[in-house]
Amino acid sequence: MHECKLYVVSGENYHPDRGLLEVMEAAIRGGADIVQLRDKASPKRELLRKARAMRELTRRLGTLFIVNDHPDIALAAEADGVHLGQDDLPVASARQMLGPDRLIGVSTHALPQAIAAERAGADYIGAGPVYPTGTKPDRPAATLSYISEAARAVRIPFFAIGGIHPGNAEDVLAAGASRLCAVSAVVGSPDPEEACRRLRGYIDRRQASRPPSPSAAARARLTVNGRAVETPAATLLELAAEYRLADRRVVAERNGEVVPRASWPDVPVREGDRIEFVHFVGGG
Ligand SMILES: Cc1ncc(COP(=O)(O)OP(=O)(O)O)c(N)n1
Ligand SMILES: Cc1ncsc1CCOP(=O)(O)O
Ligand SMILES: [Mg+2]
Repeated sequence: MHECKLYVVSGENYHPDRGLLEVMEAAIRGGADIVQLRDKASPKRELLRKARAMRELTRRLGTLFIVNDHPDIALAAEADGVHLGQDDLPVASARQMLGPDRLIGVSTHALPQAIAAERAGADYIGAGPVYPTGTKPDRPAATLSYISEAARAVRIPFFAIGGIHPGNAEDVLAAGASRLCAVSAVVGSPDPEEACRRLRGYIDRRQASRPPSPSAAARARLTVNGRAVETPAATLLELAAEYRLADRRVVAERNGEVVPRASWPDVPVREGDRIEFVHFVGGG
């Protein structure tokens, strides 16, 4: 997930003369590394048929595949995950259905929603709409200032979405996004592969020109309470602070060993560590 940079969401009304799979395959060949089936019109059985076809395509091409709105379809089609909006199922319910390994993405329109999604255990968020868009005409633009806020405050991957096309992608990246998501600019393009290649080019050039931040360079990949995460934290205390647990009544285990709280500042967290924070339940 962390490697994914260009997310393309389907929208068959944008290409009435071409098939879903043809267009999504072109997008993937152009550089989309995560794709979503978003279809508000089909009955569920038809949706499942499309989801299974997209699963087959994405398996063949090695791309992540997400189903919009429906955890049951995501499960039945063996998708990599589901995308949920603010009015869709909450993350906890979807997590119960999908288990710990499938991805859950959440739409967010402002920073408090992003922080709530992160705390609820989302794997990534969509941030937007950055610009007004005909794909979601009733949703006001969150603007580039939300992208800058998210870049400063959100730790899980976020995809800027909404009205993004090759002509404004550099502005969105300059505001702090490192991942982009598009519907109409790709699937409504006469050449979806080329549209993706252009978006991907901006993302990759921007990434190459950003000096690696010391914290990014030092990020360790850990498992925290069963979930794979990346963190700049160097010690158990810093990790607890990142999860806002430093002042809470929790017990910490590192690789199966309980670590006394007094040692948290001195215990390093390293690549591959398994950390458990266990909450006390009840009063006292
Ligand atoms: C990656 C991504 N981000 C946002 C959305 C929008 O989801 P939602 O707000 O639930 O709206 P609908 O797409 O369901 O109309 C998305 N689908 N994907
Ligand atoms: C589904 C969704 N959620 C927020 S904006 C949006 C639509 C993005 O579509 P487009 O890339 O065509 O503006
Ligand atoms: Mg939705």
